[in-house]
Amino acid sequence: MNAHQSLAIGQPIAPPEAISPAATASDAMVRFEAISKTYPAYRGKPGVNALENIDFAIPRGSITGVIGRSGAGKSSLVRLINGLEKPTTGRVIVDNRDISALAGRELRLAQRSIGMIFQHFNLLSSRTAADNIALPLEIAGWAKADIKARVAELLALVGIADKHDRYPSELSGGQKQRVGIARALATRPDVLLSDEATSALDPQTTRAILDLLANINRELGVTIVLITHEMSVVRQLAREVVVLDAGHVVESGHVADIFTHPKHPITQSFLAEVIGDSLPVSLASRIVAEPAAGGQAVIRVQVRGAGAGDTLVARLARELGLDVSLLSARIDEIGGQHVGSLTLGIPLGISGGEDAVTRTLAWLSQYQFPAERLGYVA
Ligand SMILES: Nc1ncnc2c1ncn2[C@@H]1O[C@H](COP(=O)(O)OP(=O)(O)OP(=O)(O)O)[C@@H](O)[C@H]1O
Repeated sequence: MNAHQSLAIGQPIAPPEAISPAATASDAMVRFEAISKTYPAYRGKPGVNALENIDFAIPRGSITGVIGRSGAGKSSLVRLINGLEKPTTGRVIVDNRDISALAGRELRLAQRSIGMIFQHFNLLSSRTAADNIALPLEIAGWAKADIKARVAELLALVGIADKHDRYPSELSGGQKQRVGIARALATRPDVLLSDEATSALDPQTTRAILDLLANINRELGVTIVLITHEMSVVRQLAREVVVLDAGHVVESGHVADIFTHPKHPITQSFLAEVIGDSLPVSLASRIVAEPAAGGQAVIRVQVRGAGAGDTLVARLARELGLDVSLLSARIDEIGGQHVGSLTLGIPLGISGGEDAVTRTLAWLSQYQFPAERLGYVA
């Protein structure tokens, strides 16, 4: 039995694996190859390098989150996927075709297989829900009877069959986004681009729309690219994530890996914003920087896998002969995996000695549990 098999406390955490190399073959739905995008200087404003050295692939059938702060380059990336912008260098391959090389009718045809939904829905206020959904089909030259049947199907798919004749002003934000999703799916696209599609919605409606997108991905097999500045959206929906910062991909991989193993400070700061990382106020307020004789060191351990963390405290106590306390614990389901963090109190020696802390950190490292020392409590 090796060290890993002997653990009853969930899987040790594998190092995060970049999306790019794994999905560069034909299983990629979208592939960025050596992309850069520079907006030229204009009327005295300097040029902007919005994207530099972008090389990654979005697996076919995946839900991939692209997260970044304002100005990171997310919208530029999306506009490259649907051919609204051309790269300055490199190629964007969508479904094995170089969309960056297409123009005119060819580009318009390719764009029919790429749907898009927006933060502010972008519905025509003068058209009913049904007529908004019909629009791309009219443009594509569908027959009237076929449009009618398809629109009815789409309204049912997004759960608003009864809103057929309603105008956007008569719909809630969530209902408007359902119309937007139905319109985006009208021409049966292979890719659905979501540009901050839930940013204008309350948390409950956001949850419902993200659930709808998950169903669409599962049932129709549509690849979803989720542009967002919120890690909570990535956590709820995506399996893969790409972190953009100042035009560069700083980290990418499976969501569960990135959540347990964030490397880049920008990823760490996104993660700090989601509740899983926060400590109970009563504990956080007691943590100090200096050890106190007879107190405890506070260690946070990341755990992952079914039963994650269940027996970690007991094993540590037994194997190291320590009086370990569990100060707080949180387990979430992220990217389809159980991921969590345990905050442990490790006793200091009578004179504040750290021998037990050193042994605990070595033990955790041996079993590949990422751990950090948060400070000390009396
Ligand atoms: N058409 C344009 N012309 C000039 N500069 C642009 C243009 N579009 C974007 N930029 C610049 O490129 C950079 C990246 O912008 P982009 O909109 O892609 O970022 P973003 O991550 O989507 O930001 P936000 O979340 O604020 O929408 C920014 O510095 C932006 O000012």
